[in-house]
Amino acid sequence: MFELKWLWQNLEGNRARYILALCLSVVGSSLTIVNPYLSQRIVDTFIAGDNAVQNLTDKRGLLIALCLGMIGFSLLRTGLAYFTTMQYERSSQNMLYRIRIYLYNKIQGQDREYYDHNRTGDLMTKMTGDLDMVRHSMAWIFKTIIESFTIFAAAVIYFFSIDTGLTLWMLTLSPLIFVVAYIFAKHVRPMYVDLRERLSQLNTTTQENISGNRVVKAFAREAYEIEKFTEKNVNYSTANKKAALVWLDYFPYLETFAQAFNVILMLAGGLYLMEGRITFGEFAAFSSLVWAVSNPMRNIGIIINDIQRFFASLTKIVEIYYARPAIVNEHQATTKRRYEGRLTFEHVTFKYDSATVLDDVSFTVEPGETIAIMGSTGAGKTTLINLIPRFYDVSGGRVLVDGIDVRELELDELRGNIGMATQDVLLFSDTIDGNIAYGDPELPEEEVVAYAGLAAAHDFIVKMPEGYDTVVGERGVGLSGGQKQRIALARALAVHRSILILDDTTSAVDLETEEHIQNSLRGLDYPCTKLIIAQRVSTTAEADRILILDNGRLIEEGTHAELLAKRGYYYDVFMLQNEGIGRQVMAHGQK
Ligand SMILES: Nc1ncnc2c1ncn2[C@@H]1O[C@H](COP(=O)(O)OP(=O)(O)OP(=O)(O)O)[C@@H](O)[C@H]1O
Repeated sequence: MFELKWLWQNLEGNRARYILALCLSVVGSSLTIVNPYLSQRIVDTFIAGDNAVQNLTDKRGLLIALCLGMIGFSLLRTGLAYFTTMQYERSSQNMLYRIRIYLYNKIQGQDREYYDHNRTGDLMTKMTGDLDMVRHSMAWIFKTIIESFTIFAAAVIYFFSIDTGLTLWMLTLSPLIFVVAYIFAKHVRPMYVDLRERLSQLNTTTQENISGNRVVKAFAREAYEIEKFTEKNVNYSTANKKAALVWLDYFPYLETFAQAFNVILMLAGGLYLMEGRITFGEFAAFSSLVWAVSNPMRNIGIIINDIQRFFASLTKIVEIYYARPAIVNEHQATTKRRYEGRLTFEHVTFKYDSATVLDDVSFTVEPGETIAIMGSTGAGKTTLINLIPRFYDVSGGRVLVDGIDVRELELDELRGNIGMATQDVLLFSDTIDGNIAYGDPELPEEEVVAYAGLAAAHDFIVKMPEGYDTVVGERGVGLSGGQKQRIALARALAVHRSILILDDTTSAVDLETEEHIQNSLRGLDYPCTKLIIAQRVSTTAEADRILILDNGRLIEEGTHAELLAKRGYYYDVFMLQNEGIGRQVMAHGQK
């Protein structure tokens, strides 16, 4: 019931239209009994009544009026049905539009943790299939329920007005039908919840396979992927069949009961007719409306099936609707400030679920400083920088920007002060120009070119067939890893933020290009604190200070020279990398 209340809330602005549609459904369905009533009058007056022949000449006007009435009511019902359907469609489409925008914004506003725990395929299923199921239910299923119920009630009332005894005979089966329908509904509900889950798994597998198709091909794992997909497909199909077959278990009972209405009418109605208790016209009216009683009974299974699907989908949508991100924008800033860019980590601890990834990390970065962060893979470097824009919140300690705890800063303002190029480069299906200007769509063309130049991207961009207007595929398909990194760097530089975070942004570029980028970073024409995660000593050597992370702990901190003198982790990495170069030189020399 809570879900229905939620739907009602979201119908705001369209409630009157929806209620009008429901009322029109009731009116339109009630009119079903008008034509049987008119035909009853025709039969009794002009066909089977005592003075039928006489009436044909004396009351010709009435006959014509009754016939015209039948045609008129048929047209009226058709027109009404058309208008009613339009109202259902409009109100449900408007509601869907509204909910979709809300859900989209909601998903956009979720924090990283939400995305860590929700599969893309599942979210897509909710945003498409589930939403459409809910709309379909609002427009069609509820309409069918209301109409079936009204037709049933109108027919029964009309029957009672003709003959109570015969109506009661006809209704003897109803309790049985309801018991069967109730058992069926209870039986089938969990199946539809399960079915919905399997659909989501199927979509997730499909989505992962499509977005990861290059990896699949690289490892020649097509057969395995097809097998995986087939398994999910079979699971879904089996669950679908199982749910459909359950209906078939109950179908014979419901169908037999529905058919039995005709038998009862023939037996009891025939007897009453012979006894003269009802007229031929009344018998004809019963006969022409027996479907109005039996059809809703027949439809009950389909309606129950659809309602179960509806609730399974609705529950999923409501889950998104009420999902509250842990990280929210609590402080609304009217004017956004530019920060100086001072960063402080005070005894920061961070855990993903229960695994500690950062342990008592403390350091300070002054405005304008360039800090390099180094450490073995999985040491917690990315996690550390993710705490600055509050992609995650600390588990202990504090992260401060300009001396203020980031949790007390306005979120948009905070993130609006940070330029970031992430390790996993994501470019949008757009032109290169559009990708570089993503953070500031108003960026003039010459600035786009200038930042591409700083990021050592200009030269390769102009060599592309359409230069800056070249459209790159999804996630940057068509570009090399290093090219993508450089466009991502240009995108981060172009927004002129006071804090610039680069996560392994030059790992895929050659040393010469890297040097060009480093020169550019040194000569940026706006004040900016830089945090650069890097594995190469050639990158870190230029930094004002270097932080070494190991297993979530800050183990070394100092300048290149200081850390070399310390002969710790940094020194080892330096020696390893230089030995590597030395070995290469020797090898070339020997050639
Ligand atoms: N979303 C997440 N949920 C759970 N654990 C995570 C998540 N992201 C990272 N981790 C774990 O946290 C640890 C630190 O990861 P992080 O990405 O910060 O390391 P890193 O130093 O940046 O590594 P790399 O140099 O390989 O990028 C790893 O053990 C990783 O498995």
